[in-house]
Amino acid sequence: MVPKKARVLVIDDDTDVLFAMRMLLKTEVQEVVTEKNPELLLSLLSKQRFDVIFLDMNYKSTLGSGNEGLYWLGRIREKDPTATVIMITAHGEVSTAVRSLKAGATDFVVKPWHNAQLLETLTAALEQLPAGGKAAPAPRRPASFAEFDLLGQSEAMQEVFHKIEKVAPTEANVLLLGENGTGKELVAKALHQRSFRAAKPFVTADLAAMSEGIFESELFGHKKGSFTDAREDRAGRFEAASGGTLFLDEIGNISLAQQAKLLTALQNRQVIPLGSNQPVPVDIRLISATNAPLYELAARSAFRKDLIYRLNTVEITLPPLRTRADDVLLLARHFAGLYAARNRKPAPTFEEATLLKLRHHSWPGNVRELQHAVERAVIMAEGDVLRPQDFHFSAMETAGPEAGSQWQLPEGPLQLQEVEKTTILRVIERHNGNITKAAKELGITRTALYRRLEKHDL
Ligand SMILES: Nc1ncnc2c1ncn2[C@@H]1O[C@H](COP(=O)(O)OP(=O)(O)OP(=O)(O)O)[C@@H](O)[C@H]1O
Repeated sequence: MVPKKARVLVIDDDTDVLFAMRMLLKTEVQEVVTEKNPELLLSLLSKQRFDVIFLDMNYKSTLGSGNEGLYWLGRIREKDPTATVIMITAHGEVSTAVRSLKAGATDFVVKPWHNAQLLETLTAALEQLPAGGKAAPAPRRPASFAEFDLLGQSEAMQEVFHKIEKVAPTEANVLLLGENGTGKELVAKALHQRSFRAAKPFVTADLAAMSEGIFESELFGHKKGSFTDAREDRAGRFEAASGGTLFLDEIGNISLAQQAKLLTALQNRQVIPLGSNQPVPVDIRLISATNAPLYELAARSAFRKDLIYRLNTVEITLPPLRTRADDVLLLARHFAGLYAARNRKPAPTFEEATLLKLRHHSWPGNVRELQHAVERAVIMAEGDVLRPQDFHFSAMETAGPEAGSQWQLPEGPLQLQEVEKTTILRVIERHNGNITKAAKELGITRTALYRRLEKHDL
């Protein structure tokens, strides 16, 4: 549906917001109705059909919990499960807004909004409506982050992309969780590049690489002479990131003493360089990442809960690669093209058996491991077809965190034929191609194994 034909309802108890919305929308849509009192919402909906409802998250006059928007969203959806609702939310409420998406809201806009962005959100919501105007159950727009080299077609990654899209243009602190090599740094960069701070610096601090001795000077800066090697004044990463984004990587690795210092800086929004008593105000958007089980550490008092609350306004968990087999193939093809071009080779294709082998490897090093495995294979392969033997997984790589007892089923429908084929490949691989040993482990004769290899075209 096009905006010009749309009927829009705006519910907010702030009359300035209602006025601004009316001014903005009156030339863009067919009709704008504004209402200050959410109690009148349901009766309004009984009288008239709206294509889109903008619903404020907070109402001073009613429940006062900060979650009133969620309550009213629930009431709207009880009345009309297909209603298209866009939440209006303040900066500090982004995590509640994310919850509202799970509760059925189509989207949200953050106050104060950029007019162009609000209209974009409205148009996108209307595009999901059929021409007649009645909402279909909102299909989620597949997001593409190819511009940041961030690929993924699995549902889990689509969910991640959706969160990035929503959270990037806000000031919310974001905590990225996930195993090594799952793409946390790429996501941090995408969040920055899609934020209002994109023109300002993106500064990374790898906390795992900072010993107790240099932590403060690296993060908060130092004055000349404050320690033996301090030959001149130097700004720390916080100051360097001012106006932009600070990415604290491996946040789970720091000591309790370092956590306390970090918390103080975040709470006060200022840092005190070593050797100085002059606080320096800093304006940063914080993104942190860890592969450590932060909540377990907190339960054992090894990580401060109050620091977690500072970091995790929004949390994004990057799924391990072994749980998204479809992405393995997508990424493998992407990296194959990339490394072939880089090495001036023709783009290779993959044998079916190779794809199977890749699909069922446990990828303990996640995307980083896949990337290196494909690079190695592209360089070492004889022709331009990548065969199973072009991929060698060391015992360490094979014994990933989920290998063995916790081997996970691949995504998508499973066929017994495919499981058999994969098992055969894995066992042959385990025995370095020795058919006698493989047959013994599989509990069949050599001839029976050959027959099966033939059947599966291996
Ligand atoms: N979804 C993805 N699409 C394309 N490339 C990816 C994706 N995820 C990760 N990569 C690539 O994998 C490698 C590792 O990614 P990245 O450094 O972002 O992971 P990480 O989770 O931050 O790892 P670590 O915890 O070890 O620091 C990078 O080269 C990155 O480009």
